[in-house]
Amino acid sequence: MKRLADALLGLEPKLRLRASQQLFATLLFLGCILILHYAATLSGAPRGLVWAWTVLSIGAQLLFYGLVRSGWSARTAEPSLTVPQIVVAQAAAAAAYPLSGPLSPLVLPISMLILVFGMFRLSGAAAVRLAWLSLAMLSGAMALAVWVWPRDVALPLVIGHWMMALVTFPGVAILTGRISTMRHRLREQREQLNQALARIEELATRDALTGLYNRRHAQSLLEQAWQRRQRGGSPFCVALIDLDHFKRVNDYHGHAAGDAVLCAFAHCAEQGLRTTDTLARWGGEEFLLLLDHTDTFGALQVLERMQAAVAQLLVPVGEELLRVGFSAGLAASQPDETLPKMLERADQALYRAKAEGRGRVVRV
Ligand SMILES: Nc1nc2c(ncn2[C@@H]2O[C@H](COP(=O)(O)OP(=O)(O)OP(=O)(O)O)[C@@H](O)[C@H]2O)c(=O)[nH]1
Repeated sequence: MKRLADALLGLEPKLRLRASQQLFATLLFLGCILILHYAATLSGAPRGLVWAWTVLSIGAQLLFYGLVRSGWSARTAEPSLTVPQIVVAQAAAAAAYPLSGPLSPLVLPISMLILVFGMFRLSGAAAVRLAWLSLAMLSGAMALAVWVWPRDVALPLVIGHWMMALVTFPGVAILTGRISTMRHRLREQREQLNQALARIEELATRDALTGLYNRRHAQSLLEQAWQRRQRGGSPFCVALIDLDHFKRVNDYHGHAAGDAVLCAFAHCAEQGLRTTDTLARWGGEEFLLLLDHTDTFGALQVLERMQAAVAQLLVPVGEELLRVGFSAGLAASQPDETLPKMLERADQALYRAKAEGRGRVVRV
């Protein structure tokens, strides 16, 4: 069963959805073709004509299914091919009218059903155009029926059918317009919601001053790295980084200057990192560097590069250019060690880096 479904619908999710909708429409319309074929056969219409209509109608349905299922329609502006399908189906329904004799009223609900398919995709204007086109085709078919078989076709009945189509086809088009406006509004609301969610996620994970990840998000990234390591994943390293003599910046130049230094440091330090490395603001003038899939040797290289880059950094504060330096404590993950224990080691290493004169990296 699954193999049959895969063969009929394909595997790619978008194509699968489109192909399943198309298959439903195709099966439904094949049913309608059978009904109209039955009506035309009963009416005594020329057999050759009835069979030509039936084969052409089924062929058109299978062709549309093939165009959608093969993925060809995805290259067009409207991959569901709604408009051409409605036009072709309405032409087939209209052609069935003169063939169906006394059962010709069956064409009316089928034509309506075809227009209803446009409700899911079309704009109001397109639906109105299609409704008028459908009405024009059906009117032509009715006129043909009256002209070719004047004795078999009751004109008052045909006029009744025509009035029915005149009222209901534009009615469906107007409803389609309303649904299209609702769809549009829903899409807008979904976009606004997605933007709001992205903003909330940003606020929840980012530090407002530096734009780096905040402590909460860094904690969850650390947890993930630690879990991976516990499951036998590759080692990772954590470095706690603290700006040296940062208090002086605040004391001599003011808090705003301190903020500018924090931002400049964050930007500069983040520059040389790989996408798998994470620099987060751990709190105050302390930062956490998480180096996934990295051993101590690799981590020391990253921190050396960072030291060199930050040594070149000059932060303009008023007339002055301030230099920035940092100390770091580095800890590599160890099997069977808890995360708090690992962070405690990094913190002790940072304490030693400060005690040993700052501007250095100490690893434990
Ligand atoms: N401007 C600014 N200052 C901050 C922020 N967060 C913490 N600080 C300041 O950072 C300073 C931290 O100083 P300390 O940890 O005492 O030490 P330090 O001067 O950096 O000296 P060492 O770390 O020992 O090299 C304090 O003055 C805090 O007020 C912030 O967001 N903005």
